[in-house]
Amino acid sequence: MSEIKKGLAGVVVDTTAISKVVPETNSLTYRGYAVQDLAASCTFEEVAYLLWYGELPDPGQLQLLTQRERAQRRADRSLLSLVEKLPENCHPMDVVRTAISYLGAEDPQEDDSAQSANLAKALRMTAVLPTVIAADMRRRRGLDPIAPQSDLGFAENFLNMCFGEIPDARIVEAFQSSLILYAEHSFNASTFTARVVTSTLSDMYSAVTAAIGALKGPLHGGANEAVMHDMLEIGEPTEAAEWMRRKLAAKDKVMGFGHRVYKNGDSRVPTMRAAFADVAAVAGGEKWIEMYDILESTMVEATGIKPNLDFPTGPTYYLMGFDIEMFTPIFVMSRITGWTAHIIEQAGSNALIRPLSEYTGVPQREIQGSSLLERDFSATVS
Ligand SMILES: CC(=O)SCCNC(=O)CCNC(=O)[C@H](O)C(C)(C)COP(=O)(O)OP(=O)(O)OC[C@H]1O[C@@H](n2cnc3c(N)ncnc32)[C@H](O)[C@@H]1OP(=O)(O)O
Ligand SMILES: O=C([O-])CC(=O)C(=O)O
Repeated sequence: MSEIKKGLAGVVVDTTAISKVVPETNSLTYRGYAVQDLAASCTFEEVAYLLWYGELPDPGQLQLLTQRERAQRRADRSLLSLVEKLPENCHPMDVVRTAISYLGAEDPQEDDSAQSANLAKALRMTAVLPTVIAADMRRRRGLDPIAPQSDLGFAENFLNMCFGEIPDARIVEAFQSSLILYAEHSFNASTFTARVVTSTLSDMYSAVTAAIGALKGPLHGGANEAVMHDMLEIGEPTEAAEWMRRKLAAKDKVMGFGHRVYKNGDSRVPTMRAAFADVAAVAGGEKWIEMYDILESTMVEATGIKPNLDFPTGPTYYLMGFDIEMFTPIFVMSRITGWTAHIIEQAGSNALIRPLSEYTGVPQREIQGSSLLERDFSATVS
């Protein structure tokens, strides 16, 4: 029997030049740049360019990308009415998944997987998705959508479309940092899903649609929502340590902690924890900071398991005023840049992804009798 690597844990399946996760040093680089430096010095648009083209843009390249992104922000009437038709109680990730699928269906170049065509699709999806997400959040609040503005940067424009105003600059900066931190993380489950779909020579929209499905789960992107639900359930910082001990005693998974690759802390958490503190200072969220710190120290003392990026992001988005079910769609808005970079990389050096399995079912057997009536089902009927 061959050795089974359940969950592909520890298996290196391909090379990538997009990002590097080094668990030993808790570091993460995008195309060679440390993620915390990118979060401190760059806009989300610059990071998207870096992921897609391999280098940070010069002023002319950035201007071109920005112009194209801003020109494609508007969601056409048919897309917005599709969103309106979806049940208001469906999860917003269902809306995002449906929207990308729709964009594929209406694109006459859907099956053109040339690098230039894929780069154009990546930009189109990145540009229009925030408009869909903001419109969906507002309709759930009974509000009309706000049109995108072409004189605003990516982060500011999204916040304006959600809330009808541009918040304090510290909030915008923290939000932009979160987008940069969420943009890319090597062969995580959703990116790998996108690569598997691409490996069959399917199109970019199909790969992104599948990746959205993978990100939705609470063991992956859905954890940022679960974290905030837990924090609201806890209610007060004084209850946090006891809540955590109860969870651990019951052997429950605590969302926002642990990671498949990092075993000694997530490289992105210090930057996001600092952004959380900035937002809490502006929004009066000291209670959540206090609860965060108690949950972290109780978990680390009891198990040594450290928070992942979803732990600080959950309460930060809550304090920014987003509805909890919008947290994972915001993750999509950012990660779509990483997914599409990987789709382009996979398409450029493709091999069908098709692993093997070890069969553990019943041994080969004969069908008894020549018709349904003659067969003996006594062994299978309960
Ligand atoms: C952006 C992102 O996607 S980051 C990840 C977001 N996901 C979460 O926050 C969900 C909570 N975390 C988890 O479920 C896990 O840590 C994962 C899925 C992220 C990684 O898990 P794996 O590498 O498969 O490790 P696994 O789940 O086997 O955990 C190893 C041990 O640590 C424990 N453990 C790991 N994470 C947690 C946690 N969050 N809470 C409690 N115990 C945990 C497991 O129970 C297991 O203990 P055992 O050996 O006694 O059975
Ligand atoms: O790498 C992973 O397994 C999950 C993760 O942190 C991410 O996708 O950002």
